[in-house]
Amino acid sequence: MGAHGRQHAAATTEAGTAPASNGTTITSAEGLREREIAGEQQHLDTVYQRLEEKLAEAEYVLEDAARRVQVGTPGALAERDAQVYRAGTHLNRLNNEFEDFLFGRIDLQQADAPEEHGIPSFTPLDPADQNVAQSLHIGRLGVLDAEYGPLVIDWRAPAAAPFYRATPLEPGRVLRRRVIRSKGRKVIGVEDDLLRPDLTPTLDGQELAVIGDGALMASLGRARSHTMRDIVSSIQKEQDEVIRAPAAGATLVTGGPGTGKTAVALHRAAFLLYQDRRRYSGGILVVSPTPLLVSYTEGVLPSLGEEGQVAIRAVGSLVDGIEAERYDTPEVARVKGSARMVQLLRRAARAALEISAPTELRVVARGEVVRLDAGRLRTVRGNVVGSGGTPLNLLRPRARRLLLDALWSEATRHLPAPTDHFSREQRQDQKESFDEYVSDEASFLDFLDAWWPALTPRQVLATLRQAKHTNRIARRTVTPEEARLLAASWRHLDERGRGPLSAHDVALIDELQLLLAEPARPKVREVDAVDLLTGLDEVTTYADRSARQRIAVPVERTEYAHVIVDEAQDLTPMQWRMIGRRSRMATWTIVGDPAQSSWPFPEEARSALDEVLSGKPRRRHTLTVNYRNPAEIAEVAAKVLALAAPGTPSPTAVRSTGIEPRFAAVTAVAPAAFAAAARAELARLLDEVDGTVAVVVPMERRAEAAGWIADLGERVVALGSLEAKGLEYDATVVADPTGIAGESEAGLRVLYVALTRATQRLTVLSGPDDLPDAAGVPALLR
Ligand SMILES: Nc1ncnc2c1ncn2[C@@H]1O[C@H](COP(=O)(O)OP(=O)(O)OP(=O)(O)O)[C@@H](O)[C@H]1O
Repeated sequence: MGAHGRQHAAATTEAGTAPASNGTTITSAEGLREREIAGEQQHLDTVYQRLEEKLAEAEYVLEDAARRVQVGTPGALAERDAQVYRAGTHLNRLNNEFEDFLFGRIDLQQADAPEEHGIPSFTPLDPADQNVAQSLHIGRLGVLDAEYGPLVIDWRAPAAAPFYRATPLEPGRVLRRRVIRSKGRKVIGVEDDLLRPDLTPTLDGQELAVIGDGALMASLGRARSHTMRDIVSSIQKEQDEVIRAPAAGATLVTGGPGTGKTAVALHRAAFLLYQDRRRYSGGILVVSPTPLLVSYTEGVLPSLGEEGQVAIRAVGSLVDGIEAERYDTPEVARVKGSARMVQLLRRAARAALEISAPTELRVVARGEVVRLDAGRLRTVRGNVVGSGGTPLNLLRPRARRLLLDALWSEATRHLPAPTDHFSREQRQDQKESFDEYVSDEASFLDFLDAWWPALTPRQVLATLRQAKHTNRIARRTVTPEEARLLAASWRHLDERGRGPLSAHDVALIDELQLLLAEPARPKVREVDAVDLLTGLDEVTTYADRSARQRIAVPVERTEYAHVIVDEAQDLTPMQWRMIGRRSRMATWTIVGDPAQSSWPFPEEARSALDEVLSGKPRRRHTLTVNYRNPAEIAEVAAKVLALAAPGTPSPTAVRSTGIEPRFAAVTAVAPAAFAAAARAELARLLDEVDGTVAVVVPMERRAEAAGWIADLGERVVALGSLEAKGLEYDATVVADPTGIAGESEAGLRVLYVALTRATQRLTVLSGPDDLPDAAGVPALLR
């Protein structure tokens, strides 16, 4: 854990109540604090002044570029493109006046070895020299002064790494680390860590001041909204190691709830773009488990100045044109997610070709009827497919050719085989005119359409609405009960497969797309011609400044340069295959927590992952500190963890609030009594916290819970257990814990997720089935 941790918070001197820890000539701690804030304010003012100059420059360049495009030559367009790229990027960033634009500073000791490319070295300290040789300010992007000296260093630059990495045990050259808090253009606070308490460092002849006001703790305790914030000013050492890990191969990160896995994954995307923009203009894909988590997290990258090259998608939205809209029951999900589906779908696709295939082909050629009977057709079909592998829709030309061959051999059955070169050539000519004639015949064309129809993935899925059919084609792959469950889950689809799908169905559609090679009909959107040239969406705000053509391009990339998987523990083997197909050339970052997995067969998922990563080198990291839950909530969750994943260590909670979770129990069986208790609890929590409140219920009680919150306002949401994944709220009510635990084989792990969503308050609301004791504590949590 970094120096911002719990111990630190406890040991920090409270500014205003005690003298600065290393005693300076300033009379009061308050005076010292004011002086330091004033110093930082001065620096921030200089930074903003410089930013304004840059802004004016960027605007000039952009206008100039817009004038150039009117010349209209290809050279002018290319030049404008380059200018717009630079100016647009710059403008967009400058226009975002971020809170905490400048958020950190490190004061460094003299290096006893030369620096390389301005990167402070981690060489041993010279204990005799206690002077600060260099102060570096760190912010969301780099700003140089007019002489190209660094006013602010981008947080992702190598020179900024010591801000996140230095600890009292391994300080490197860092004497003091400072977190600067500002609002708009005003500096409102600083928090310091002295990394060499054994020294009395000086800066410009004055002793280095150390101020502490607990910026990290303040940020952790802050009210939550419905969107996630970046953590750029307080990334901890173990997190920084993940963010800056080399991109090659696969980086695998595990860690319990609240350890910052999602935050780290998103910051890593920004880091990779900074480090190698050209390479990652190939696109970074972030896969999230639910659309709710996508909308919760999608503001983080823009706040880090990165947009456009990162696609954050829910696993149910990876196939263009399809948005998962339904949830499968756990019994259905376990069949649909299983690798056995590959075999089932392969058979289903083959069988779909035959469902309404005619059993006889009859054509009239040269005044004679030529027939192929069911047996011959079966043989021809087998030859068309051959040893398999080619997508079925692409085999249609081969089907046509082999049918013509079979017809010809039938038509010439009675003729003697040609014996010499001349008669062979003659027979060949006859065959060619036979083929030409037959293949234009309506009867042959109609037959081909019915016998080898062009199939869509949805059509094939729709054939599985019949359990009997599924049983017939895949008896050894799925049981009759599983076939029945699958059929029931697709009963609402029409015969073309139209109708709402689940996230698990989307992976099946993707698999079928591969088996069939559906003729691509990508969805199109309108984009700016300049975006297409530069790959940057950022410039679009300035679209109106010059008239630009609108053209159409496909929405989804089919391949990515880097793939980040969040909540990886939940992916099924079929979903891993789907993501793998978009990542053949990609490097990976995979974050997850097996103890939170809602997939019942972790072994199966692991081997699917192994297949996707094949021989790629792997780098493993573990995150150990829980920044979300106070210790009191983490302790309750740990009881379920011990049942859900025995032996798994709980992450260490970084803070405690002194407020114990509440246990409320409803003894009456009537649903109205439970609803009233839930509403009362939610209303109470709304009073107690300033931010968001959620009630988490078993999936099948979602509609009921939506009713409870109907008039409680925008701060409250109702979530099914599987929807709560990755999200966080100031306060949560976990209702019907035994119901959640009993939903599936993975129910206890899902309950563990539900119990770890709150940053401040937690209420566990039990009904009679939870067997609460006199204190309202359900049997599961005792
Ligand atoms: N270094 C940090 N500084 C400040 N806040 C942090 C830090 N690390 C994590 N957090 C905060 O802790 C909370 C949990 O982070 P995050 O959602 O990334 O955790 P997670 O490991 O993905 O959790 P889960 O497994 O439960 O989904 C977030 O509010 C995040 O902003």
